[in-house]
Amino acid sequence: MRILPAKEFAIKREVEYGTVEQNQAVKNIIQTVMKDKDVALIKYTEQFDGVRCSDLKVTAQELDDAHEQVDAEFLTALRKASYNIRNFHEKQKRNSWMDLQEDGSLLGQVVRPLKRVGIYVPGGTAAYPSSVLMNAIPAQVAGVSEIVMVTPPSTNGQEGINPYILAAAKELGIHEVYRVGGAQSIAALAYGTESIRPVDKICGPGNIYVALAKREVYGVVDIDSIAGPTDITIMADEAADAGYVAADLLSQAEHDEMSSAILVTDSENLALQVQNEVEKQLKVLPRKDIASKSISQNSAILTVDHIKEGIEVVNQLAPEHLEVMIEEPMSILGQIENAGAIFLGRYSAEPVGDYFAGPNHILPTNGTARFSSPLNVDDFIKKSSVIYYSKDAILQNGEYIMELARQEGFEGHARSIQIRLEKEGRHDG
Ligand SMILES: NC(=O)c1ccc[n+]([C@@H]2O[C@H](COP(=O)([O-])OP(=O)(O)OC[C@H]3O[C@@H](n4cnc5c(N)ncnc54)[C@H](O)[C@@H]3O)[C@@H](O)[C@H]2O)c1
Ligand SMILES: N[C@H](CO)Cc1c[nH]c[nH+]1
Ligand SMILES: [Zn+2]
Repeated sequence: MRILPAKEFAIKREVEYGTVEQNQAVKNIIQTVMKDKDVALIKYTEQFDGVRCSDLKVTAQELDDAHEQVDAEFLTALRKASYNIRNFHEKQKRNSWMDLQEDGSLLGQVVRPLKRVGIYVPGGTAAYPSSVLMNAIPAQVAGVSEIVMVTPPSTNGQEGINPYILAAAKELGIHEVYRVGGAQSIAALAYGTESIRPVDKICGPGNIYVALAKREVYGVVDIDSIAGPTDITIMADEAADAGYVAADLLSQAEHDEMSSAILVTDSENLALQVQNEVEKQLKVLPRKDIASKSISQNSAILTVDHIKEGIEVVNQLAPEHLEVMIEEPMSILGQIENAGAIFLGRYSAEPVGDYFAGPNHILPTNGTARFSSPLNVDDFIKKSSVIYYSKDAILQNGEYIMELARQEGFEGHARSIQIRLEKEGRHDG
């Protein structure tokens, strides 16, 4: 893992996300799904996942069988995690509201859940039952009535689907599940096919093809954020434990070759120790091929003169995950402007958030934490404004409205007010 001064590290802020080839591939897949529908889904699933599906929809029996098949320890852990995630997201709920004005008018906002939402659960190089929880629980808390799950079939499950993903779906009462992933599944959710009815919004994380496809269909449906290949930044000082820092960097590097893991430190000594530790710990990881590509291609140890400079670097990086391992981690919380999730102190290892604590692990990547938030209950609601104007209110304010309308050249707007003023004003005498 290279060490270099932060000043020499060019922070990538690519306008074009993904390579030209990846973007083109995703566009082609979407076009083909729009044209050939289920036939295209079956073709791409065979091509990318090596599974020939006769039926895209997972049956109730398959969900039951998977739930029976998984071990009790997994279900216990899943239930504890679900409890924490639900508790956390319950706090994000919003209520409708109405304000009674002095003139008798009512102004307010009605909050309603989205009706039909598609959730993507990654299942390419690894299966993510935890992403079933992180996607579905906020949707359930919001009150979404139709949650449709898509996930690519993988090799080690029954009928090609990972049983732990299906068991998690069954636990949460999700019964509309399709064995299809990648850009083709996003196209299906957006445009519909013979098997899959279109949804109103697509949420969830995935690799670059999934992230690009979501961006591509935005506008036909809503999307949550660009939750693509994961990244982590750790800010640490001399007092940090190099072994912990290296382990946490590798915990995210192992997700994807495109993942990135960055250490920002004011300590040359820690930089060298972490460099050694990363080499040492990498060797024991089963996914070392993926992790070592991510470490050598997209990762770095950045040295800064002092922590204040480190904070500036972090805010420019806008990481998906930020770990703060400095002596007084709370002291800088207010200065962190851009980060998807902030982990404070030596015990708040990133996987605590990935699986268990309660906050969502579906987070904005690639610097999009500058303007995006973690997946949350607001992603699954929409709001309608409510306006009830009283007679007093229209009589008192009508002139102002007409003034503004006429200034814009909209006489029709002005007259819709004027007709009321003339009639209602006259009645009042
Ligand atoms: N940001 C977040 O919140 C978050 C959370 C969890 C996971 N993730 C990310 O999810 C991703 C999971 O990736 P994954 O690959 O294991 O699973 P995935 O389900 O995201 O992607 C697998 C699919 O990618 C498609 N694909 C693969 N190679 C392709 C190619 N050459 N051309 C077109 N399509 C192709 C296939 O359809 C395949 O089914 C990782 O990048 C991980 O970092 C992000
Ligand atoms: N770190 C990923 C993005 O936040 C989430 C995850 C799921 N499983 C393991 N990790
Ligand atoms: Zn992770």
